[in-house]
Amino acid sequence: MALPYALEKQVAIAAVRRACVLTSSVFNQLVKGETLTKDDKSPVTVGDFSAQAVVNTLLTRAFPDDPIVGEEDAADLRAESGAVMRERIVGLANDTLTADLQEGEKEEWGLGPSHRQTAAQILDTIDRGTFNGGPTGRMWTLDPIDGTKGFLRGEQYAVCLALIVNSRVELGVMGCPNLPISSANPSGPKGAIFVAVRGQGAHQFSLSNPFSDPPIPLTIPAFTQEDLNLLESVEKAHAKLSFNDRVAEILGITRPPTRMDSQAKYCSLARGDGGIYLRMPVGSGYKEKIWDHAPGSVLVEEAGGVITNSRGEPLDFGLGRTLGENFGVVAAGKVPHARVLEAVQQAQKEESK
Ligand SMILES: Nc1ncnc2c1ncn2[C@@H]1O[C@H](COP(=O)(O)O)[C@@H](O)[C@H]1OP(=O)(O)O
Ligand SMILES: [Mg+2]
Ligand SMILES: [Mg+2]
Ligand SMILES: [Mg+2]
Repeated sequence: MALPYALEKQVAIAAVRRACVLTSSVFNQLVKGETLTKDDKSPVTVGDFSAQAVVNTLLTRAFPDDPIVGEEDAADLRAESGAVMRERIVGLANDTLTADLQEGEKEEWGLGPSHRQTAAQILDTIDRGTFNGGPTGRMWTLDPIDGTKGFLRGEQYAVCLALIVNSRVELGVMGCPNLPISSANPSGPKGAIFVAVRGQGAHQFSLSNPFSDPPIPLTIPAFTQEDLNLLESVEKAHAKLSFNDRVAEILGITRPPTRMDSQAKYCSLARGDGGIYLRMPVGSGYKEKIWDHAPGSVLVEEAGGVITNSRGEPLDFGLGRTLGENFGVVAAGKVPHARVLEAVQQAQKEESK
């Protein structure tokens, strides 16, 4: 008998791989006018929209009844002012979806040369991501480009997809086109997919041949005090980095933090490139989105780690599109996690004095 979620895993890997092919090629061709600024002032590119169209196409064909909580929607593209971007996005999505089938892919998922979609179909496919989430049932959550600012800088970003069932993340897949395959060889080949299924472990696959190259099992290693360091955001507006510095000081950490955009940080944690993921709110009232943590959280847990908010409570993926009131995120191996929580709470006490 097939393992639980075997088909979901296969479809999710295929979807994320195709989306990564698209985003990598978009980066090399991105021109002025292909980026919009959203209401929250964050950027979104033709890559984000077309990657969402690609992933949603596979999910819709393979699992027509599953709702999708996706970061992007097509409202701006339906407006007359969005006509040029719309045309480009439709072209990019169709080019990606109609490419020849690879090992592990099926035509019935909307793939291959005969599956060109109209502009109206592509926009509707993007808008399959407008589901609001909630506590019960099956749903996917998608961040077509997580770390758009990193993507625009040519640095780290990830295509992130997770399956949530009754508020619990059961499957997470993250494609990281710019992440070195081996952290021991940072200037070596790049491109990895990270996959976790609840109860089945965490694995790294090659982005170029995820269905044929052997998966690499991932376990968070036991760190020595000298090796322990923090994985944190590049963007000061996304996480309170000065707070992280104080936590590192309390913990006696000497190794400098690793700054990286996107959920590639969770991937790095799962394979031991850094020991502690710490993301504390900057006080702007921003609520964390479920697509920014769902796949990373199951990857960390399946790699043997623990992920909670700064109060030590589990993240709640059943509240809707966000994680609710923002108490930050702390993820690490089991042993350091308890120490980090204590240090975070100490630093919070100092701040409130
Ligand atoms: N004000 C904010 N505070 C925290 N996170 C934010 C904020 N604005 C955008 N983000 C999201 O933070 C994530 C990037 O995190 P990091 O800083 O760790 O790379 C992205 O999901 C980004 O969205 P996006 O998916 O649009 O890039
Ligand atoms: Mg965004
Ligand atoms: Mg994101
Ligand atoms: Mg995004």
